Formats: sequence, structure tokens, C-alpha cells
Amino acid sequence: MSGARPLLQVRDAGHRYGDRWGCRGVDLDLWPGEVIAVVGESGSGKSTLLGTLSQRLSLTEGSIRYRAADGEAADLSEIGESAVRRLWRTEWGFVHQDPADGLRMHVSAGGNVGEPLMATGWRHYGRIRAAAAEWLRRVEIPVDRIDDAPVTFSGGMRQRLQIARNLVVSPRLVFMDEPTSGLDVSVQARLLDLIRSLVAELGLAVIIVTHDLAVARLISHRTLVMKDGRVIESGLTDRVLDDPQAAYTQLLVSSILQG
Ligand SMILES: Nc1ncnc2c1ncn2[C@@H]1O[C@H](COP(=O)(O)OP(=O)(O)OP(=O)(O)O)[C@@H](O)[C@H]1O
Repeated sequence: MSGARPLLQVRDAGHRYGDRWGCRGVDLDLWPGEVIAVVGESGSGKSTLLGTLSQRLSLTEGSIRYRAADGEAADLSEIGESAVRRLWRTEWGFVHQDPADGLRMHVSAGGNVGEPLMATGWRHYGRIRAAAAEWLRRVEIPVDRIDDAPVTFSGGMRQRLQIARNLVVSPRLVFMDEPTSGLDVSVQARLLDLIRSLVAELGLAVIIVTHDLAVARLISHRTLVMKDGRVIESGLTDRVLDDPQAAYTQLLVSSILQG
């Protein structure tokens, strides 16, 4: 793990829906190249936390500091919308559970991967197409499908295309919301392998929400366990899953073991 200072520093973060807290009191340091899994049962606040950290939901209380590529750390609630939009174009990615939320379903695969490059100033058509073809190869989509739209792709291919669209600009931080659920088990395993190798190769920092502890085990360095909107346990993934301290985590782990 590289980098002497955290990429993301979260203190006492919370998001409130009306008069109910979706998540609250969350502290977290994410280091460059580190993968953190957020686990917990349905309704525990995982998606709300991911939304809050990624600025898709407002921060009702607390603070989130992000250290940008230029080395400057800034409070995300203070930098303004256009700076956050710039982060999305250049430093951040978001992989949705449903590829339709992260892709343009009727635009060609090459267009889906080329668009983010154009948004960062790439202009040369030949180079954009070559970069898109290279990314299709990396995510194991046959390059002869480059002119086909994702509506014609299988679920696994769509998800791999969404990953290519996110990673083509070499982001530093990628948020993932249940990226493998909804796929067949064998497709899931292959996708997880791909995500794991790309994340390691590119040195990405990732926050991944999953209800599947096997996904957390396979892909993450650290795990946060959520219950009722709070992080009730956190630590190295192997420690949390092999030697859970909180009674709730013990239950979560044993319910998986019992199938
Ligand atoms: N748009 C919303 N308006 C009001 N309450 C919401 C909204 N979205 C989520 N909540 C509430 O916030 C709490 C946390 O929900 P959240 O979706 O973050 O949980 P989750 O762990 O991601 O669940 P799942 O695994 O089912 O997606 C729940 O009590 C939920 O009912």
C-alpha cells in the first residue's frame, strides 16, 4: 500500500432522510491502493454510506476530506459542485449494481469507453478508438463487439463494460455498489477475479458495498460491518470474518456458514 497520507478521511459522517438517519457517526480513513468492503444486512445503511461518501447524497453531519492527485486535501462539502464534477471526470469512478445505471445502453461499446476520455479532453478519434479497443480486451470483451451497443450484451459483459468505462480514465478512487450481485455464480466469480486483478494492477482505492461476505473476503483488505446505520465493527477483513468481535458480526458470519 503506497502513500503516506489517506486519500479519504471521514469523520462522524451521517446522512439523514427526513427525520431518520440512513447512516451516522461513521469514521474512516481510506489509503491509496486500499480496498474497503462495507457489509451488513439489507437496510443497514451500506448504500446510504456509499452515496454519502461519493457526494451523491448530502452530508448531513460530519466531514469528508479527499486528497486529490495534486496532493491537496480538501473538505468535499467546501469545494463546490464544479470541483466535485471534475473529480468525477478525472479521479473517481462509480460502478453501479445495475449496468444500465452506469452505461449508455444504446451507444456502442466503443462509445461508452471513449466518452469519458473525450470528457477529459481527448480529441483524436483514432486514439480514442484504440484506447477503447484496448480496454475491451482488458475486460475480456471481444474487440469485434466494439460497435455493438450494450443492450445486445449479456449481464456479465455489460458489467465488464461498465468497469472499462470507469477505469479508462485511470481514476484513483472507485465506489462500487454490489457490482457482482444479480449475475450467475460462475459469471460472478470471473468478474470478481477481473476486478481484483485490475484493482491491484492499477493501485486503485475502492469502497465496495456488498451483502456477500465471500466478495468481501476475496477482494478487500479491510471490512466495515454496518447495522442500523452505524459501523459496529471494522478491521482487517480476515480478522473481521475469522474472529468477529461483535455479536452481530458473529451472527452474520455464522448465518453464511450455515448456508
Ligand atoms: N430515499 C430514502 N428515503 C428514506 N429512507 C431511506 C431512503 N433510502 C434508504 N432509506 C432508509 O435508510 C436506511 C438504510 O438504507 P440503505 O439502502 O442505505 O441500506 P442498505 O444496507 O444499502 O440496504 P440494501 O442492502 O437493501 O440495499 C433504511 O432504513 C432505509 O429504509
